[in-house]
Amino acid sequence: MSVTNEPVLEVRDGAVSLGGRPILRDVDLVVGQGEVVALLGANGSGKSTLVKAAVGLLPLAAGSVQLFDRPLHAFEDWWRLGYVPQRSTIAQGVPATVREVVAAGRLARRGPLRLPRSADRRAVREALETVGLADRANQQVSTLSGGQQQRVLMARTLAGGPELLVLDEPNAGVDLISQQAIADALATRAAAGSTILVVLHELGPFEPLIGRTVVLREGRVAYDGPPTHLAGAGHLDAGHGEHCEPGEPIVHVPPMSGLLGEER
Ligand SMILES: Nc1ncnc2c1ncn2[C@@H]1O[C@H](COP(=O)(O)OP(=O)(O)OP(=O)(O)O)[C@@H](O)[C@H]1O
Repeated sequence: MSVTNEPVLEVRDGAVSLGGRPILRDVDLVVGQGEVVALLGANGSGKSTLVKAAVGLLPLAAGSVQLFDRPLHAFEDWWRLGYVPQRSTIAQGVPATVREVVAAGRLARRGPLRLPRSADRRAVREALETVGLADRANQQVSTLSGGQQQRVLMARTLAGGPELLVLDEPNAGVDLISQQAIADALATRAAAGSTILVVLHELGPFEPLIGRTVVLREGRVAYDGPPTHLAGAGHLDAGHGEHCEPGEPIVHVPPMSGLLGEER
């Protein structure tokens, strides 16, 4: 995995309000090419809000977002970005096989009016292999477990070959086998040079991949640095919602439990 300083995703002084309430304030988050960053924080700290704002699904009240060095409003290469939202069921929609759902991930690449080519079919097959569901390709998604459906959503995103992957709690409510499969799939993408921003409640099977952790607390960045600093930070105190520079670890951080809240 090669990490460069080339920013792929940049949120600067980001603020988001929802329902008239400030949710994020003064958030700086810069993710460099090839980095694997975990976004952590207690329930309601603003993790989902931040990743949605970062991929253009929520407007900023202040600040700016850049994707691949382009301001969000001028960004057009959406195939370079893969976003997997927080767990959603795919089974409640129209009947579809696993392969059909994953093939939808190629649309941004090939355009909806062109028939799939061999490269599209290969990308779908490889994505299914990466998440360990190649043998389920012809199965209706509605017959899969929740964890397997999450892997299908992941494969759909991988099939598009994005350079930047943004995942919102891919392991929430997912069985351990699927969690490991998702972590392995991300490891494969990371080894191939993809940049990854993943919202997590705990590192779990993702731990070996994570090069940097950013912790949100009440809508602000409370910690930005190596995961190792977090692990031993039980006695330290960062103050309430203290701000820090992207990539720079705060030496004094609050107890792990205080930062991350109750485990689910
Ligand atoms: N559409 C909305 N309107 C008003 N408030 C909202 C809306 N969506 C989220 N919020 C609030 O914004 C805050 C941050 O929510 P968000 O989902 O970003 O947190 P989170 O850190 O991802 O939480 P979790 O770990 O539980 O998913 C919460 O207090 C939530 O209630």
